[in-house]
Amino acid sequence: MYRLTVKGSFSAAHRLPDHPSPCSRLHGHNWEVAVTVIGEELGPDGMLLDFAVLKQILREVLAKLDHQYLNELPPFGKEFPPTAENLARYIYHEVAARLASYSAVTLQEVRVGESPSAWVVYTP
Ligand SMILES: Nc1nc2c(c(=O)[nH]1)N=C([C@H](O)[C@H](O)COP(=O)(O)OP(=O)(O)OP(=O)(O)O)CN2
Ligand SMILES: [Zn+2]
Repeated sequence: MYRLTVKGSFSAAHRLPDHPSPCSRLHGHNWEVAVTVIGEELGPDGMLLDFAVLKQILREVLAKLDHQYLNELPPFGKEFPPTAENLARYIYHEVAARLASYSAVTLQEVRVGESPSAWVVYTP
C-alpha cells in the first residue's frame, strides 16, 4: 500500500454566526490543506500518482475558495457554515470528483488546518 500526500493553502474570510466568541465576527484565516490518496499498484513510471497531478487538482479546488467571503460562496451558508469540518468535506468531494479517472488511487482523507495548532481530518 502506498499513501501519497500533497499540500496547498488558501486565504479567505468567514464568520461563524452562532459561535459564542469573536469567531462570530468577520475575520480571516490562511487555511492549510493536505490531501492524501492511497493505492496498491504503481504505474510503469514507478509512481502511484504524479505529485504534480494531485497538486494541480488541489490548486484548482482551492482557487475557488481563495480570497472569497466563504459564508456567501455556495455551498456554504447558514445550513453549511464554513467551519474547518465543512471545508474539509467540501474539498474532499471536489478533489474526489477530479480524481475519478485515476483508477489506481482512492482519496483517503483531507486535512484542513486553520492554524498550526488546530486542524480537522475528514474521511468519508
Ligand atoms: N471544531 C472547530 N472549532 C472551531 C472552528 C472550526 O472550524 N471547527 N473554527 C473556529 C473559528 O474559525 C475561529 O476563528 C478559530 O478559533 P481558534 O482556532 O480557537 O483560534 P484562536 O486564534 O481564537 O485560538 P487561540 O489559539 O486560542 O488563539 C473556532 N472553533
Ligand atoms: Zn475563523
